[in-house]
Amino acid sequence: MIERLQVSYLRNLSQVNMQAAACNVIIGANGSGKTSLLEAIFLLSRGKSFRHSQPKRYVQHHQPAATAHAKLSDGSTLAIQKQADATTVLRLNQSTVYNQSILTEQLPTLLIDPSTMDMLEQGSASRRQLLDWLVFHMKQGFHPQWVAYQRLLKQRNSLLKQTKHLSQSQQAELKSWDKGLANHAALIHHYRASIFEAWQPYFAQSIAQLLPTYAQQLSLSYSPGYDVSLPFDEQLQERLPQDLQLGYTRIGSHRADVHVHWRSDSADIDTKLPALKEQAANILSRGEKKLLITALRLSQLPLLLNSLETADTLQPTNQTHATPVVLLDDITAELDERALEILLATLSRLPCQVFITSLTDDIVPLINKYWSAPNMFHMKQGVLSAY
Ligand SMILES: Nc1ncnc2c1ncn2[C@@H]1O[C@H](COP(=O)(O)OP(=O)(O)OP(=O)(O)O)[C@@H](O)[C@H]1O
Repeated sequence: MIERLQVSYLRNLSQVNMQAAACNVIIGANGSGKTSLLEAIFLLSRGKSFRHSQPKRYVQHHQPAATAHAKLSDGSTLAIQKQADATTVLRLNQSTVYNQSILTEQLPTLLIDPSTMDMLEQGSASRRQLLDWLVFHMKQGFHPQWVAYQRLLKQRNSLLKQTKHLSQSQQAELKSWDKGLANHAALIHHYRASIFEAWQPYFAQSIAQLLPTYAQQLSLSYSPGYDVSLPFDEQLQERLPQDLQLGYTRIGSHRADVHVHWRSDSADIDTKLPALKEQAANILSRGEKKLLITALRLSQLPLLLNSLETADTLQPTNQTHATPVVLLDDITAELDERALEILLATLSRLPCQVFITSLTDDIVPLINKYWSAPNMFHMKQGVLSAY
């Protein structure tokens, strides 16, 4: 759990020093800097912002770098410095580290913000990341495989971009990369499929709470991005002419996706109407989609927490006992009162830390109902003070 958070020169936050509790509420007007505070925590955890990829966008104007530093309750410290030119310095316990995943393991953060709410309609990346967040934190072997897969994929794509006609030596090289990709893809799929399997009952439980009328109708499916019943390298070789035309690799673990399906109640015996099946995104109202996305996110936490508790020493599981941090940005604008209450009640029962931003103090009674000692803050023009 984050005990103390210090942020410097991130957007309008010049110097922020925050003593954090299990639940932290940041109240402030539009543009006061609330989201920037969550952005600092996310940056520390993931090494990137959830708003802009280029550091020059979030490093404070006329400053060389933005930094975020956290002291965790187990005494460890994490720090990130992002320079405007994208140079990054990471530290764990005052020592420089060269791999962001080391900090990510220490500080699992789960974000629910307005931009997450479009996840069903966007491309597959955000849904794939949803699954991979769980896989990363629950399966230690996953990340090295993913990094190695991406490295080979990048090489392959850059060759595909260079030419439409491969020389013999290029063909041989590509073949060996494809073999490598197939090995990594098989393991990536293995990890993803097992976590996806474990996730489903948790998702069903969250849907029963947040969207009870759809409890029997919504289900998840996972597509691996290629046909896992056939050797992946053979599929890549078969599709090579199309990939050469396109200049990139169309199938693979990088195209995996998670879908939510809606199915009408089983065929009506009287009317003999058949059961219908659709993508949930095409059926649900805008508000219902927000509840569905909240359920997707929320269902991940108890699964992660249970897996940390019952870590099987025979399984390659991330053994970190880091407390997950949940970032809820402007959530009162997204969810109705009933959904907000279910979300907060569920979070308050889980051993996680929560940071919530809000425009008004309407949320305070609900917070006091579920947390005994929340920390309330006021944000004004980048200055954080006790509420
Ligand atoms: N690189 C930058 N340097 C300095 N200030 C910046 C930079 N980028 C953005 N800002 C300012 O920082 C402020 C922080 O906005 P932020 O999104 O954190 O506010 P917020 O309290 O979450 O607002 P809202 O409730 O409207 O979402 C904005 O007023 C913006 O103009």
